[in-house]
Amino acid sequence: MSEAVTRIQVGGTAGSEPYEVLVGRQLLGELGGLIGDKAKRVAIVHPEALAETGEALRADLAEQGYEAVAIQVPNAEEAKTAEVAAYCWKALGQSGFTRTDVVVGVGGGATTDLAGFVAATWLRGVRWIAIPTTVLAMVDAAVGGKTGINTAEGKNLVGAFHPPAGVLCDLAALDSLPVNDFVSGLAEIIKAGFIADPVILELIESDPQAARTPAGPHTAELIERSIRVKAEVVSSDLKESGLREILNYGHTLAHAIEKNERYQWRHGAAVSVGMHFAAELGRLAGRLDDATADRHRTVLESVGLPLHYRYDQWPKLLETMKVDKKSRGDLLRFIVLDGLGKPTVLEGPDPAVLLAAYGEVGE
Ligand SMILES: NC(=O)c1ccc[n+]([C@@H]2O[C@H](COP(=O)([O-])OP(=O)(O)OC[C@H]3O[C@@H](n4cnc5c(N)ncnc54)[C@H](O)[C@@H]3O)[C@@H](O)[C@H]2O)c1
Ligand SMILES: O=C(O)C(=O)C[C@@H](O)[C@H](O)[C@H](O)COP(=O)(O)O
Ligand SMILES: [Zn+2]
Repeated sequence: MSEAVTRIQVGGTAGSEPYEVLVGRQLLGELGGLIGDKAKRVAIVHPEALAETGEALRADLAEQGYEAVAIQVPNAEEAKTAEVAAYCWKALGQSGFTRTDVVVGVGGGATTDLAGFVAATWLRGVRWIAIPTTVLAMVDAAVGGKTGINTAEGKNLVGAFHPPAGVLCDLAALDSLPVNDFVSGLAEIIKAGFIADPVILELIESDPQAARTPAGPHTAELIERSIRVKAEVVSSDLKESGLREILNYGHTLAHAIEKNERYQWRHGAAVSVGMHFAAELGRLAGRLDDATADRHRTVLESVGLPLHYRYDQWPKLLETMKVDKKSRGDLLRFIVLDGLGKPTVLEGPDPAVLLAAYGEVGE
C-alpha cells in the first residue's frame, strides 16, 4: 500500500515563485513534471556516498529522453568549495547546458547548497530541484533558497538566494544514513521546536531514543512540522530582511565552531552547541526563564547531541562571530529567546555576559 504524500507550499508571497516540498516515499515519479518539458539537459549533482543513486537517476532520466549527466562531488563540506563549484561549472559548460536546462541536487545539505549555488550562478540562474537525502537537508537546507559555499574565512560566505522549483523528500533515503548524521539533523528539528513549534520538543521528549532512528513513530511528523516552520518563515521573508533571522538560532557560535574545525564537524552538532550557548546567553541577558534554558540541555543531550566545545578557543570564536552575517558594523547580533517560541534579536551584548554564557559551554 502506498503511503500518503504530504505537500507543503513555500513562497508565492513577497514576489517569490511558489513551489512545493513533498514528503513521502517513492517520489521520483514527480521529478519529470518538475523538470518540465523545456529542458533538454539535466545535471544530477550527487556526493560520492550516493554514487549509485546518482547513476540510477541519470539512467532513468536518459531513458525519459533527457541528455542526463551525473556530476559526482566530494562528501559533506568538502563539496562546498569554490574549486568544486568550478568543477561543476566546467561539467555544465562541456555538456552545453543552456538556460532552459535543469540542475538536480541529490544528497545532504552540503550537496544541495552546492547544487543550488551552481544553478544560481550558471548563466545567472537556471532551474534547480532538490532531492534531500538527510534529515537536515529535508527539514532545512533544501527549503528556502539559501545556496552557497564556504571559504577559508567563514561558513557560507559566498552564495545566492535561489529557491528550487521543487523539493522531494523521500523518507526511504534515511534508511542508509549513518546514525550520527540522522542525529545531527535533529538539531535543526529541535531548533524549529524552540523558535516556533514546541510540539516538536514534546514528541522528542516522549521517546528520545526512538527519535534517533528513521523507524521512530514520529519521524515523518517531526520532519513535516519542521518543514512547515521553515516554509512559513521563508515565505514571508525570502531574503532575510528581518523575520528569517530567527532560523539562525544557535548559528552564530555554530558557524564559528565549524570554521575553527575546518569544516570537519557536522553542522547539526555545531548548531547543538550553538543553541546551548544561545540559551545561556538568553538566560544571562535576563530574557529567558531558567526552565526553558535548562530544557535545551535536556532535550539536546537526550538524543545524543553535544553541548560543549573547547573553552580555550573563545577568543578565536569571538573574532569569527564578529563577521557573522547578522553583524552590522561592529555590532554583534544574536538570536535569543524571550520565552519558548519567542525568538528575538539581542544586539551588542555586554562582553562579560557573552563570556559568562560561554563559560557554561566551554570545557
Ligand atoms: N541552505 C540552508 O538553508 C541550509 C540550512 C541548514 C544547513 N545547511 C547546510 O547543510 C549542510 C549540512 O547538511 P547535512 O547535515 O545534510 O550534511 P552533509 O550534506 O554533509 O551530509 C552528511 C554525510 O551524509 C552523506 N549522505 C547524504 N545522504 C545520505 C544517505 N541517504 N545515506 C548515506 N549517506 C548519505 C553525505 O554524502 C555526507 O557524507 C551544511 O553545509 C549546512 O551549512 C544549509
Ligand atoms: O534558512 C535560513 O535562513 C537559516 O538560517 C537556516 C540555517 O539552518 C542554515 O544553516 C543556513 O544555511 C544559515 O545561513 P547563513 O546565512 O547564516 O549562512
Ligand atoms: Zn543550520
